[in-house]
Amino acid sequence: MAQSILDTMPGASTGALVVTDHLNFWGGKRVKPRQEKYLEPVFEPATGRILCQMVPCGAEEVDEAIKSAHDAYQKWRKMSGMERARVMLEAARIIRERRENIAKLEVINNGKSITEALVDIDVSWQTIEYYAGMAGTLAGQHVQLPGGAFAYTRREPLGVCAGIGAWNYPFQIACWKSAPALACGNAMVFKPSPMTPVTAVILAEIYKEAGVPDGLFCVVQGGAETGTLLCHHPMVAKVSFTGSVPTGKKVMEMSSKTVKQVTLELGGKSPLIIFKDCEMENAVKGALMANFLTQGQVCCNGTRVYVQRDILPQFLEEVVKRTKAIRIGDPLLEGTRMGALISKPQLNKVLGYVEGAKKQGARVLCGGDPYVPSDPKLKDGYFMSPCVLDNCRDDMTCCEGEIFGQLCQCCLSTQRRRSSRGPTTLPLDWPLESYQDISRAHRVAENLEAGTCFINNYNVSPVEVPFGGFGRENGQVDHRVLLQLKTVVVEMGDVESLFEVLLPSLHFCSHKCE
Ligand SMILES: NC(=O)c1ccc[n+]([C@@H]2O[C@H](COP(=O)([O-])OP(=O)(O)OC[C@H]3O[C@@H](n4cnc5c(N)ncnc54)[C@H](O)[C@@H]3O)[C@@H](O)[C@H]2O)c1
Ligand SMILES: O=CCc1c[nH]cn1
Repeated sequence: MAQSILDTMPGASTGALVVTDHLNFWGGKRVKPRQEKYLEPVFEPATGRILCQMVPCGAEEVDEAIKSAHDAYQKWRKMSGMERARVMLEAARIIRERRENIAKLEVINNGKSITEALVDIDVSWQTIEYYAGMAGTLAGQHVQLPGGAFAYTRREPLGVCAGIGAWNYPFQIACWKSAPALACGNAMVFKPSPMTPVTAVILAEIYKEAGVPDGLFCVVQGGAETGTLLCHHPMVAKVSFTGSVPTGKKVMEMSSKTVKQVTLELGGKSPLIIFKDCEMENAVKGALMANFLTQGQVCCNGTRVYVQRDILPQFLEEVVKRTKAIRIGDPLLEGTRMGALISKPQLNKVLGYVEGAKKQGARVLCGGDPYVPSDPKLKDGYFMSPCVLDNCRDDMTCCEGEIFGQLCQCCLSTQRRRSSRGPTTLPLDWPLESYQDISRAHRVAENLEAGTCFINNYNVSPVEVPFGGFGRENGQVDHRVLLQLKTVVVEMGDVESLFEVLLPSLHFCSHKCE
């Protein structure tokens, strides 16, 4: 079944695909939705056309998926790390082999350019490869105790983990969550965003083909209600969430009711700071990377760009020139560098921020308008020309909250952000630093309250390094939150009971009483 979608992909073009396959997956196969009353249309962002219908899973379906994951978990947890690694490496290999077709499907569902989607899919199989490599290294500790006794610790999986994903990196988020979980011996029930339901199920099929036990990676479709069911289910040991701060707070609260472990990957409003001794060419390239990937819909984007006064005019001129040159259009075309925003409401929200910024005194240097590509099939797509704003100040609405769109807000570096952003926001990422004064970059990184700092680059997230501002994904940290420690204490001699010494007196006492 899965191959039926992927098989159509080599010749796929924008505006042509309709997905009719079932999008749920448990028990080792795609599962037909139980009810067909509450269909939610899923749109192709580049055309505004309906791509498929998403049918949310109800309580019975979620329960079925979780039980199927639990059955698979009982088999998977007994396998050695090396055995699990072998299966995961095969999954990584299959993804690599089908990277182009998976990327095309991602583009059609998400709207990002094929150039970016290919990178996303490459990062996805690399993540599975990386954690496969770690699976065989997970080991406990041996502790010597007096008298030849000893203790050892076992690193055991948690059980069934729930993954809840956002729509900006649909396949990659499913891999970032599942790869470490599976490497540690857990099973996962994953719920993609209702706006991007089509590629998670491809991952489920690939894991099956690679040899995981049926049910090990399940997909349930749905929105808030289905997510709520996962957070409340007593058989779910952990929830790993990627999405907005308000939803993350709800997930944490719900999960606490049954004392589940929680990992939250949330949104933020990160700054980018450019010093006057920067290398201008790289500073400008970095600013574009910080603002325009995935049409600006990236959690760690550096949208508030603080530039030192001396170089601001030159920086703005260069940034505007390059922003105007970004090729917008059919995201499946090789030359396209900017596709469509995820939805009409998202487009309107970003356009609203531009209008608000203008009213508050910002100057639009370029873009910020709805964009209609010349290709007629794209006329109803959610396109916007990438925007550079000047004269931004920290008290403007556009500099306050997360916009999630291609809107770069330039400020003079004399603007200073309030220091505290609260614990649930993503990091205050630090920025491009001059090549000449690298010690300053490290000094700044040391003094920032941030989860991630980029020096002389932006938005590079290799799997080997931890990523995040509140929770962390990737890198070595992750397995600690996907395993539980069991301590086993072993006596090698006789039991020394504290109660033994009381026995003679007890005996004496009872004897006397007789
Ligand atoms: N930190 C990261 O790694 C990262 C990565 C990607 C996106 N994000 C953030 O995600 C946000 C955009 O994604 P979004 O609009 O899909 O976020 P969202 O919070 O609206 O939804 C995220 C997921 O949570 C589900 N959900 C919604 N309400 C729920 C509830 N009550 N209980 C359980 N699940 C619920 C949604 O269906 C979706 O699957 C942005 O804020 C962005 O910064 C963060
Ligand atoms: O949107 C945030 C960055 C990211 C990329 N993949 C998963 N998260």
